[in-house]
Amino acid sequence: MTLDLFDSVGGTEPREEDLGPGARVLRGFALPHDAALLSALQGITDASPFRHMETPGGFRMSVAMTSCGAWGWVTDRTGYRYAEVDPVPERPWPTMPMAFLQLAQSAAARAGFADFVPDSCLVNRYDTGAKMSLHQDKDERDFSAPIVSVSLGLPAVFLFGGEGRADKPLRVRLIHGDVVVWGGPARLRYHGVMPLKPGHHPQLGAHRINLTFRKAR
Ligand SMILES: O=C(O)CCC(=O)C(=O)O
Ligand SMILES: [Fe+2]
Repeated sequence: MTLDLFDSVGGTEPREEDLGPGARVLRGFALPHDAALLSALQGITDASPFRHMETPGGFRMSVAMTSCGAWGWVTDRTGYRYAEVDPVPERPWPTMPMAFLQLAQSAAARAGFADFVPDSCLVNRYDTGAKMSLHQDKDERDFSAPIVSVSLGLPAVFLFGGEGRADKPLRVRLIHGDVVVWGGPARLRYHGVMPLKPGHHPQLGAHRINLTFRKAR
């Protein structure tokens, strides 16, 4: 019998998967830090609670969102943008916790992006059925910085497409602790999330939480 890198026997499955130049999945990268991330998240949502925002076209987003860091991402009838003030409590967004910043920086470095200094972390909460349509992250001013995306809670199917909306996306199952990093030639690739299947996660119950770190300005 021959074993190669892709045999799962004996725990030899690859822990990192390239999704093309500039894009990589780091399996389990956030796992050693999950308790610290979740306790820091509680502080964020106490100050800036999750809310379902409205798209410019008038649709209520199925994903509930909040942010931390100097800039938070918001959408309403006037458009998508980064804002320094959370419009719900009308206060600046919570500071980015050190545990968040360190994880984002080490994941970026691991994927080949040294010196990533995010100034924004968008926090997405998916309940059963919540999804995110294919989109590009392009409200940031500086596309030289990557996106670092951390999955916690229930598993989800992440869609990772090409530079055109019609390019057939890869389907990548992401579980608690997985991190995806895309930047450089992959920075503007379309991506999205399939509707969340019902389930129960020991730490997050019926939810999936996703943290996306960005350099907004
Ligand atoms: O939830 C995810 O895995 C992706 C989230 C995302 O693409 C975004 O917040 O822009
Ligand atoms: Fe995105």
